[in-house]
Amino acid sequence: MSSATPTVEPLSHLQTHQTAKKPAELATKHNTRLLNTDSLSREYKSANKRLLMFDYDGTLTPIVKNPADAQPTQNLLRYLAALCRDPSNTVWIISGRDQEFLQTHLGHIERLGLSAEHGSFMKLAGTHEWIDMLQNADMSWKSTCLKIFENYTAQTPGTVIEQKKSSITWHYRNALDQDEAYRQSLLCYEELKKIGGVDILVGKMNLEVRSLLVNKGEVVKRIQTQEGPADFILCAGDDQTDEDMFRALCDDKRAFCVLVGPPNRETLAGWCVESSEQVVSLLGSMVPQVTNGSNSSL
Ligand SMILES: O=P(O)(O)OC[C@H]1O[C@H](O[C@H]2O[C@H](CO)[C@@H](O)[C@H](O)[C@H]2O)[C@H](O)[C@@H](O)[C@@H]1O
Repeated sequence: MSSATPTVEPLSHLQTHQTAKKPAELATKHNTRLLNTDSLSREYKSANKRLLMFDYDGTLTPIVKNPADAQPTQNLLRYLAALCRDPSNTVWIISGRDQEFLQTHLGHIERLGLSAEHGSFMKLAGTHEWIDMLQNADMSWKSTCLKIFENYTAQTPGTVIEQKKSSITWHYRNALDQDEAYRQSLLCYEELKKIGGVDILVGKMNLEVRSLLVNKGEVVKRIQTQEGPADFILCAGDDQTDEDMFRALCDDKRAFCVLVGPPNRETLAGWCVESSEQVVSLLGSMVPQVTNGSNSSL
C-alpha cells in the first residue's frame, strides 16, 4: 500500500450493484486441482509486487461452534505480521466479520489491510482509521430483517442473531434440533426475499443479510485500483461470499484463487486446499526464514 492519502470513496453514490450469486450459479468446475505449492512458490519468489487477500472464518481459522472462539493462532499472527513487513507485499483480510472483531484480533498488525462486513468498512493497509463505505446508505431494511430473524430465533431453540453495523446474521449451527433448524432456514430465506433491495447470503449454518452495495468482489477491485497491478496475486476463501472475490480475479492469469474446501465443491477458484491449517502453513512457508544468517522464503 502506498503511503499517499487513501482515495477510496464511500459506496452510497453507486447506481449499479453486483449481486452475489447463489451457489448453483457459480458452477464452473467440479474437480478443482489441489494447490500446487511448488508452482505457487516459484511465482511468489520471482514476483516484485504481490497482493495477498484472505477471507477469515474457515480460511485462516477452522469453523467452530461459537464465532467468538474463532481466534487467530500465534503462528497465524506471526506469519501475517512477517508478510506485511515485506515491502513487496500488500496483505488484506476481507471478511464478513465486523470491525470490532477484526480490530481486536488483527488490528495491531502493521500494514495489514482490513475489510469488515463484506466491504462495508475498510481500514487501508498502513492507516489506522476505518472508512465507512456505506455512509448515508439506506439501512431501513435492518429493522424488518431483525424482526424476521427474531421470529425464527424464538421458534428455533439454540439459534442466535449476530447484529453488525450494516449486516445481520442468523446462526443455526447450535440449534437443538438441526433438521428443524435447516427447514426453518429455508422458510426464513423465503421471507427475507420479500424485503427487497438486500443480498441474502446462505453461509455456513447461517443466513446473512447485507446491503446490495457491498460484496467482497468489489473490495478486491477497489484494492487493485488503489494498489495498481501486482505480478503475483493470492486470494483464498471458503464460502459463498468468497466466490465474488474469485469472480473478480478469474480473468487474471497471475492470480492464484484458492478454495478452502473439497475438490468437488463448485467454485470459481482454480485451486483448492483441504483446510484452514493448510492455508496457515502456506503462509508460514512464504515467510522468510533466517537460516545461517541469510534470509530465504518459501
Ligand atoms: O467472511 P468470513 O470471514 O468467512 O465470515 C463469515 C461469517 O463467519 C462467522 O460465522 C461462521 O464462522 C463461525 C466461527 O467458525 C461459525 O460458528 C458460524 O457457524 C459460521 O457461520 C461470523 O460469525 C459471521 O459474522 C461472518 O459473516
